[in-house]
Amino acid sequence: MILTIRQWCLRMADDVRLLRWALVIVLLLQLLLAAAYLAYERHRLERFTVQILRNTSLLYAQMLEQTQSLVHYQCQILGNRILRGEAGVTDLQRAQTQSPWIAGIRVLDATGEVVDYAGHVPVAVAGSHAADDEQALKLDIYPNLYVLSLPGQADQDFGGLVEVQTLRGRQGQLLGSVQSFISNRRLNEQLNISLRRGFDLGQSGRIVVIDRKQSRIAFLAGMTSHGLQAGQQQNWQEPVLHATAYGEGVVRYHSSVDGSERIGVLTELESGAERRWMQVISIDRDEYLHSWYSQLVMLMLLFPLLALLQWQLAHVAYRNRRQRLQLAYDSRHDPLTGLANRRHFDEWAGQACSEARRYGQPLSLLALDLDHFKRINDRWGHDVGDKVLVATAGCIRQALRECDLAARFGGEEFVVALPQTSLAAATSVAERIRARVSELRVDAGAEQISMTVSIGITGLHSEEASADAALLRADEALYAAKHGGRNQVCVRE
Ligand SMILES: Nc1nc2c(ncn2[C@@H]2O[C@H](COP(=O)(O)OP(=O)(O)OP(=O)(O)O)[C@@H](O)[C@H]2O)c(=O)[nH]1
Repeated sequence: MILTIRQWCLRMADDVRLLRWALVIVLLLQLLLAAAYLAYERHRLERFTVQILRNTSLLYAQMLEQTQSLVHYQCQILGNRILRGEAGVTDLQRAQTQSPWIAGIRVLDATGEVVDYAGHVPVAVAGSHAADDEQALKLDIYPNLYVLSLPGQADQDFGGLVEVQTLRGRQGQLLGSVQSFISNRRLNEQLNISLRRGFDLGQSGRIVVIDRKQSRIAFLAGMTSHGLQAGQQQNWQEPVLHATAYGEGVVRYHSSVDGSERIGVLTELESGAERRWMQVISIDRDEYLHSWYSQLVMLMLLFPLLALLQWQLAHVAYRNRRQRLQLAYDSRHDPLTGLANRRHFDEWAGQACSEARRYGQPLSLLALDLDHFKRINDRWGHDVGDKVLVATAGCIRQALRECDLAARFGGEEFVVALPQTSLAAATSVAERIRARVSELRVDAGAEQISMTVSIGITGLHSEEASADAALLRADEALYAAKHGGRNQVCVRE
């Protein structure tokens, strides 16, 4: 596996098109990873927000319920005492000023006349004589809890929870009633205090209590948006609809008040037998996704930069590797013919000789020299001489196997090493080269010139550890070929 990856890397390092494709794939993968991270982060933030909304909702529901039952019992006791003549208006006033909730208390006798009052109770209830339960219901007074909302009223003191309790004597006779008023302003203040202690919903957090029975908003509080009033239910159709249609859960909706996308948690309030009240705590999507949007923008800005950087780095690395390879190649090859140079031949031959010795295999060496090359140079110039050298190198290369090595030692002198080749086989290779070179024709202006080559052959002796002595013998054989009349092959055992 690691080998395959390594091979792929090497292939990519040699082929720029492959490298680019690989880079494109890597960048696409990175983009996919970034998208997956953003999706996960968004989901995580949403879950976290829902948790906060749920906790806030529970906190507030608890506060509302406790407040209501506290006020309920406080007013019941006080109302009874006043109707029995055991307490007076000063007790009412004390209770009203001491309680952070009660904005007003009013005690009515059995005939519906106001006996005592303290603070402010909205006018709308003032005339309503809740002398008994039946009448209270007729006046749309829900037992224990009646949320008053006055459309168009800017003052929050005009909206809130009005509790109407019927007071009866020991024998069940009607004594009168007590009305207590918890204003929206007080509720909002207390709510903000508890929220500051608990969970911060930010600028866009809103709490709405919905009367499911009448499909209208009973109470509305924004964490900071004091301009929003209960009674503006025509703008709040969506949460009202959600709250009336579904039970507890999470809702996502589009607010028609400010056009924001909101996420909210619905909680049923325990007050009343009918579970009539539904609380919706919501927050603007842009607010809870604020940090997510920052990450999105950061990634959108950073990704192209990082992609460009990676692209450039990969290309620089590719160019460096190509240069290194080219330098390594140049240091081991003859620039004119592309054959191995002396240094490469010496390294290679050293290895080949020790292998031949170890395995007792023959190794033959050929020394080749073009005949009268100086004349070609002198007559046709160096450029034509170079062409002749290149053409001769091509001939030599064609005659060899992959395991053989041909080198140019300088000038018009070439050397060939033939591993696992006997002298007889080497002689036939040399003859083949000689014949091909003599058939070569190289263009020199309007003319075509021909050339011949002399070749000396020898084999590596079993006691020889390097190719030096064999190279000398091959040179001697070449010398003999030159003296023998050139264009011939001479063998020296
Ligand atoms: N064109 C060209 N000529 C070269 C190069 N290297 C060496 N020579 C020339 O090769 C010639 C070698 O000549 P000699 O060594 O006298 O040998 P020759 O003329 O081939 O004679 P014999 O070897 O005796 O047949 C010289 O003229 C060198 O200048 C080269 O890279 N290109």
